Amino acid sequence: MGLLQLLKSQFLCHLILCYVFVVSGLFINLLQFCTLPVWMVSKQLARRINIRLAYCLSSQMVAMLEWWSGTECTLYTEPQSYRFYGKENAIVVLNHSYDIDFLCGWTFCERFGVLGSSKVLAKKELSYVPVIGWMWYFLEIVFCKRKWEEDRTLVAQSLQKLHDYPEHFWFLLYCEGTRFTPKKHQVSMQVAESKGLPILKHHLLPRTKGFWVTVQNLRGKAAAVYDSTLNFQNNEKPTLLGVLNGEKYHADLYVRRIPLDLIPEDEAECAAWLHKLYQEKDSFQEQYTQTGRFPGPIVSPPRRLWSLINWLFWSCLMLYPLGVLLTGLISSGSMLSIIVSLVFCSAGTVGVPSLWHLYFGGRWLKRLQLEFVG
Ligand SMILES: CC/C=C\C/C=C\C/C=C\C/C=C\C/C=C\C/C=C\CCC(=O)SCCNC(=O)CCNC(=O)[C@H](O)C(C)(C)COP(=O)(O)OP(=O)(O)OC[C@H]1O[C@@H](n2cnc3c(N)ncnc32)[C@H](O)[C@@H]1OP(=O)(O)O
Ligand SMILES: CCCCCCCCCCCCCCCCCC(=O)OC[C@@H](O)COP(=O)(O)O
Repeated sequence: MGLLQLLKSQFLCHLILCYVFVVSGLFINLLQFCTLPVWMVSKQLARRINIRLAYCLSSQMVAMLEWWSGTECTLYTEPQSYRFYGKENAIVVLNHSYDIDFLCGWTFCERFGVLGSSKVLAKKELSYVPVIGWMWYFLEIVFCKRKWEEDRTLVAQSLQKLHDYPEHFWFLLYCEGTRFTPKKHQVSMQVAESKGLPILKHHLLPRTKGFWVTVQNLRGKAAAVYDSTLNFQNNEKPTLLGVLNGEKYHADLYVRRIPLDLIPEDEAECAAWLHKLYQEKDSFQEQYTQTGRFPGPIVSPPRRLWSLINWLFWSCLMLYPLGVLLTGLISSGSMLSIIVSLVFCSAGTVGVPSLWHLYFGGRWLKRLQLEFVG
């Protein structure tokens, strides 16, 4: 292991990265809150400001993936589709199989210039997560309760509001509704069997209602569906902690651009169309497993310097006052202040993973513990 790699895996480094992300995130949340009066005067101006503020935050995580861990993201797509990316509104359908699939999605958003405005159909619980969830609130992210009786109108109303959105956006939909696990796959395939639907090997059965309501409500606004299938080379199983540790992964994304007009309007036909799409996605994953490649040519946009510059800017801005504070503390020589600060830091160190535990069912925490024990 090289010296740099060793440094990247140190807990103190992670603490510093998390400090910059959380404190700058809360500061950005505060700025977003301050845009509320602007909404009253000019909604479009407030939206444009929020897009830029959201970029400041999301691109820190993109920088961590692209520049800290050096993860390579390769795009497989047709050149005639490529020219539309970033120049139109689109609904993105992505498989939900990895801890960092959203981060790889964000990376492509960054490279095509739609990161600040990118949207997702997310579960309501995420809107309460400080920093990211609060940022999403101001970004008009669409939240669902996963109760169709309520979502039917709730999701449709939120989508309708996007019709006068001033900048291009990609709207991400994880039709599987939850992240792939072998156990969920087993249950999901029992549902498929009971409904007489073909068995999928690499995906859960897609939930069709959210897709139908999204397509119907974004007609006339979104030009296409980007059917996106993500996998990692050499059977890599990437984690967010791995990225934080500076581990390099190799992501491959296969994207097909399907004009929205080709998608049936009728709910049942639309559902059948989505089931067929997932069978195709499954065959692409199977081909990838067998050959290590997706179909289609590689047309990868390079990583951009912007995410790195933005990250360095926020790091300097957040670390300077911390440095001043620590220097003052040490030079004061007061044992009480040092102990109080240490207790404060320890509380933060325990508090952040506890929050994760609360929100994400302890999945990442368990993995973190396993890695430390292992
Ligand atoms: C060029 C580059 C291109 C692309 C780059 C890629 C991406 C970049 C784009 C944008 C990035 C933007 C942001 C990313 C950032 C972060 C994202 C992070 C997190 C978000 C993750 C989530 O929150 S996922 C969870 C929330 N989302 C969803 O659930 C969406 C999918 N769900 C639906 O659509 C649902 O239909 C619903 C939520 C609208 C309603 O759910 P409900 O459960 O009430 O109804 P359903 O119809 O779904 O369920 C009942 C029917 O389902 C059957 N059933 C029961 N059990 C199962 C089962 N295990 N599997 C499948 N089906 C099941 C049941 O029988 C019912 O069937 P009926 O026939 O009776 O309807
Ligand atoms: C730049 C330095 C950054 C330091 C690292 C800080 C880490 C902060 C990470 C914040 C990332 C938050 C993104 C939220 C995305 C979470 C994805 C998610 O949770 O999906 C849920 C779905 O799957 C459905 O879940 P289920 O309830 O079905 O199970």
